[in-house]
Amino acid sequence: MAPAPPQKPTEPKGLLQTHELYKYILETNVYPREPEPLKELRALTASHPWAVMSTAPDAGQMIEILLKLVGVKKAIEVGVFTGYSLLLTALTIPDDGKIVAIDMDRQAYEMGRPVIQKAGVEHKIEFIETAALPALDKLLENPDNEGSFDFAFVDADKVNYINYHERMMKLVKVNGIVAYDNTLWFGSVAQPESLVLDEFKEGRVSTIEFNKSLAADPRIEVTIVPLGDGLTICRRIN
Ligand SMILES: C[S@@+](CC[C@H](N)C(=O)[O-])C[C@H]1O[C@@H](n2cnc3c(N)ncnc32)[C@H](O)[C@@H]1O
Ligand SMILES: O=c1cc(-c2ccc(O)cc2)oc2c(O)c(O)ccc12
Repeated sequence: MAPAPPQKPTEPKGLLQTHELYKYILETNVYPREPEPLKELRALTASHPWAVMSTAPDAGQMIEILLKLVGVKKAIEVGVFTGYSLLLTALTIPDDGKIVAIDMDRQAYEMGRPVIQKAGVEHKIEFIETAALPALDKLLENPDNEGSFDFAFVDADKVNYINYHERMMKLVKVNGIVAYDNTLWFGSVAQPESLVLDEFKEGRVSTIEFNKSLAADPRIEVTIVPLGDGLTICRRIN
């Protein structure tokens, strides 16, 4: 049986000290600049019981800047849900750009798909409905895919981030970017285990291990940006 959806906070504040500060950022900077299709998708997703999983729009802004700085044409995403980060990527990359988007939950993707279609960017997307690890391994069977992606965004099961990272180090080109969401896992990575709610315990352990392994990884430059629930940005350097 699927676990119960997390309680959706009435006013999420991520890692910031107050709800008011988060509201300030959203209202002064994020919402006024958010493209209309993303607003529409966010509104539609609000009725989903797992709406809290959607990429935060302030983290989305950071991803948009990265995509533009790198000049991304070919991207890969693991963890699509209803498609907020996917649509953001599709709206940002050029018209002949491509995104491979992997998620085992087609139903959630289908919920957001009409908004993606209406925005006129569906032709850039190849949605693969399957578990991510075998899908990444299958991509790697084709040597043409090695080092071919400019950008990867990983926002799926936290216990597999270490495994996704190994695949991304082969799929993303040198100087390419891999971004991982939720790398502070609701702040639990810095809390003693005894204070952590049961539903966050497994993710906490995996995330601590993941953060440690990235810090020691000579193949990348890496920063943890305390945005949303923690966004780790890696640049592949060799
Ligand atoms: C946090 S949500 C993704 C949110 C998305 N980036 C957005 O902006 O809305 C996580 C997604 O990962 C998917 N997922 C979890 N484990 C997976 C796995 N092993 N393989 C493929 N998809 C997985 C879930 O089905 C879910 O849709
Ligand atoms: O509350 C969540 C839960 C997840 C999650 C849990 C288990 C999986 O296999 C995948 C995802 O992801 C979240 C997330 O990415 C987020 O930004 C907020 C909350 C959650």
